[in-house]
Amino acid sequence: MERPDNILKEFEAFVVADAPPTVYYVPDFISEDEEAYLLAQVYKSPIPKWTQLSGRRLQNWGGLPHPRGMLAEKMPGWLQTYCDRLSALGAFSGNAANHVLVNEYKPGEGIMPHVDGPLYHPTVTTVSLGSHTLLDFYRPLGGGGGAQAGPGGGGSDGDGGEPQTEESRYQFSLLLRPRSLLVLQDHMYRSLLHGVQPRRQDTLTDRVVNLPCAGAGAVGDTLTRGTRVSLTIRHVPKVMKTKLFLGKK
Ligand SMILES: O=C(O)CCC(=O)C(=O)O
Ligand SMILES: [Fe+2]
Repeated sequence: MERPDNILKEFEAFVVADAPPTVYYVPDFISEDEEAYLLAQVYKSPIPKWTQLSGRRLQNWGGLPHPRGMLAEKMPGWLQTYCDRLSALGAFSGNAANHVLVNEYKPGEGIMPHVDGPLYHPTVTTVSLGSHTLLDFYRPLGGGGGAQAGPGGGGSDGDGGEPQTEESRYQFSLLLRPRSLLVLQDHMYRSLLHGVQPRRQDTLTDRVVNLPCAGAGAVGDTLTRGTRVSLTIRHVPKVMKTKLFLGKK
């Protein structure tokens, strides 16, 4: 597979060479102070801001993405800082991040394999807080166009020939340490599914392709999960400019 020509210059040194195009993994993207500040802000949010799903809870910031356009809501300052920082690095091809999903996983929780789908510019940037996790990648069913699912829901695959198990579709994993930044683009965004197994511990294998750049951990090590909070920062291209049509026609 060819390397795309849209490699982020500032992140060139952080490309994970053993994954398909394109994964950037930046250890210690934020400091411990920033991590503590961000966690405090997440837990300061009003309770109704949380949506409980099976296996995780989430906060949606910036508006709800919708095929007809997202009704944009003001981003709070503590998230806007990181939207600006990632946009300035060129993560969204010159576009500005305008949407953040905050996910919280307790030990033993996870997210089913899914693709993030067409409502977003095809780049997701993830800052991990509080604990490590393993993000696992899977071939789509039938090797075809991919599953239809968004990050707000579970993964459900289309019809696809002979039965294929999750295990047989598993490709590799990335170790996401607290304070790291992950950027997924191109084939990694569009074609492969990603998910987090609902486990309390992770044993590192040679299928964890960013181990050399994760800065810690060796094959055979077992890591115990704590509560992990992820900030998934994205650009939603289609935004509704006005509320003119909220009334009856
Ligand atoms: O928590 C993560 O790193 C993954 C979250 C995710 O896949 C999503 O929000 O779409
Ligand atoms: Fe996702």
